[in-house]
Amino acid sequence: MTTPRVFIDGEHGTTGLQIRARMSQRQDVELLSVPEAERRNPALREEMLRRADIAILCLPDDAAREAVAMLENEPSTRIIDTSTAHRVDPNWVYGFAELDRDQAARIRAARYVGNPGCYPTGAIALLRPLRDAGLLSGETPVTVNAVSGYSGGGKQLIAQMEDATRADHIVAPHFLYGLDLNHKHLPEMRVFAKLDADPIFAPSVGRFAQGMIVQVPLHSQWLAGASEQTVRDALTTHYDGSNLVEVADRSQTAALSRLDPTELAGTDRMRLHVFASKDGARFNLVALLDNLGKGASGAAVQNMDLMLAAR
Ligand SMILES: NC(=O)C1=CN([C@@H]2O[C@H](COP(=O)(O)OP(=O)(O)OC[C@H]3O[C@@H](n4cnc5c(N)ncnc54)[C@H](OP(=O)(O)O)[C@@H]3O)[C@@H](O)[C@H]2O)C=CC1
Ligand SMILES: CC(=O)N[C@@H](CCC(=O)OP(=O)(O)O)C(=O)O
Repeated sequence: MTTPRVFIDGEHGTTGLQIRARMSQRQDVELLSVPEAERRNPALREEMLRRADIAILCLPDDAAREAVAMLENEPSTRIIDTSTAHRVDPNWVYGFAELDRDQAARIRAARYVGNPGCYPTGAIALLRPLRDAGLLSGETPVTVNAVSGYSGGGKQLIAQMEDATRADHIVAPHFLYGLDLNHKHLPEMRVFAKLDADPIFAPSVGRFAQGMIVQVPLHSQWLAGASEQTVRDALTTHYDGSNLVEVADRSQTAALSRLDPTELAGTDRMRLHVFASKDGARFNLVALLDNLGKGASGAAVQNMDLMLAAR
């Protein structure tokens, strides 16, 4: 069996560089590459895309669609797209391996895998198990609140947050955005958390490079009066056996008076907490992850490894 060839299209960008860093010591794959100065050269990109066994697209949506079109008649190249372009496309498999018991097998067998967005990774991780356990109706009016490290906005936002000489420099320590409540992550949150309607989603950015907290507040009356432990048990059962997604136990969660969004920065893990009011009437479900780890590059490498295992 020849050594599989992998090409990261967009390798010099934020997500691409993190994927390259995770793969730099790998001997089991051959990483194809184009010089940074040639990163937009379509002929060179197409040549690499065609030579690759797996192409990982780390591009804006339109460029990702262009790359997929280049491979229309090249069935030998399988694709992981980290953009939003194909995430709810029925011909693509959603790259959240922990979605349900069968998703990892679907990814392993897939030609096309849509890598999840960072915020949806947290939101779906919290909601899908409650839907599958029959604790939460799809009709529930769900809200998702989040804070992301500024690397979530890629090179552009990194420059705006870090370079004080720029005319568009951002000085805020924290800011809300997506104020029109129409963020591009709504479709995948609705589809893969199996909700009837888009959640109300309030994203924000903090003055830290990497890290993320995603919160889903729920009233117990929306959970058929389920207790805090019943909710936590539904999550624990869903992620049983996962080495990347962990559910904090009651004592770990109860011991917290603050939660730092950078706690898992630099890792590919995700930790879930169930916070509850004393009377058990209100819950705040919280996912802690790195927007570039399990929220992007780490997930892309996890999906690549699943797809390579199928060879
Ligand atoms: N940042 C994050 O936390 C996450 C990002 N994503 C998604 O990953 C993708 C990449 O994002 P990110 O790495 O942050 O973005 P960056 O802007 O940091 O990197 C994008 C890279 O793609 C290159 N590029 C842009 N347009 C083209 C084109 N037409 N042809 C070839 N190369 C092109 C850019 O080159 P140039 O420098 O010339 O612009 C850059 O090197 C996006 O779809 C994003 O939405 C997904 C999850 C999390
Ligand atoms: C802080 C910030 O700007 N975050 C990005 C999401 C990053 C991400 O998940 O990328 P996808 O676009 O591939 O989903 C945003 O809100 O658009």
